[in-house]
Amino acid sequence: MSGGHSASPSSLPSQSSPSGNEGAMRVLTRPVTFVTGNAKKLEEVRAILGNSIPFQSLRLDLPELQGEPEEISKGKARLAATEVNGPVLVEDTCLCFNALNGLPGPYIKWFLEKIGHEGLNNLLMAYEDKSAYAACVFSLALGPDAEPLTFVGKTMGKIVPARGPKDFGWDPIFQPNGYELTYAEMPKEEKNKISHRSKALSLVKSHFAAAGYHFQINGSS
Ligand SMILES: O=c1nc[nH]c2c1ncn2[C@H]1C[C@H](O)[C@@H](COP(=O)(O)OP(=O)(O)OP(=O)(O)O)O1
Ligand SMILES: [Mg+2]
Repeated sequence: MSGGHSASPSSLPSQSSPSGNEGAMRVLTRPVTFVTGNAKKLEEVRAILGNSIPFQSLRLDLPELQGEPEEISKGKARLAATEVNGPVLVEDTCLCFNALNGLPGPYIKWFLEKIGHEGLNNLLMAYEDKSAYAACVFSLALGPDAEPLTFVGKTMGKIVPARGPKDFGWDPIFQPNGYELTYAEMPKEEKNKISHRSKALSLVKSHFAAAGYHFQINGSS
């Protein structure tokens, strides 16, 4: 299941039980498709979820509205669910500087692209306060007409001059509280234990455990 890299258009759309009551069993006839254009995110989501939820992935860079992180994430989920015509999971990641009242926030991607690690450090030059937090907002939509549910995870830390491998975004300039290492310097398993992404995903996992979803995929039960 997790081996599939794209959504299969031939599989049936998800179904929910007719009552739709909270707590009622919901039958999903397809794995949840995690939609992202970012291969490093997918790598982490795969490692963190393991076999806990039947999921596959679809590489698609969805357009993102401006606004609050939850709304951006929900918007991505609606677009993804329409695209996939089935259950989807998406996420939007923010890096928020406290001295800047939370900016760059959801716009970190463009800040990083335009000014890089050094420019991001320079933004804080005028401030004593280098504290920051990483936030991940996952949205789960069971189908194109379902209202997405959001799950937020945050990790506190500070912005430092870049240290460590530069293969994933702003990892080299984010040092989580209680650590002498940046995200980039930490072994992957360590980052995945404490990261904004793993905190949000543990809420997603709890939701799946509590919501009574029942996967019936390819005749399995
Ligand atoms: O754990 C992380 N450690 C370091 N950098 C990270 C992390 N997670 C996301 N990032 C980067 C990717 C992008 O530059 C920005 C978030 O933007 P964001 O729109 O959520 O990601 P994206 O456009 O790359 O992928 P997607 O297709 O899922 O929207 O921060
Ligand atoms: Mg994006």
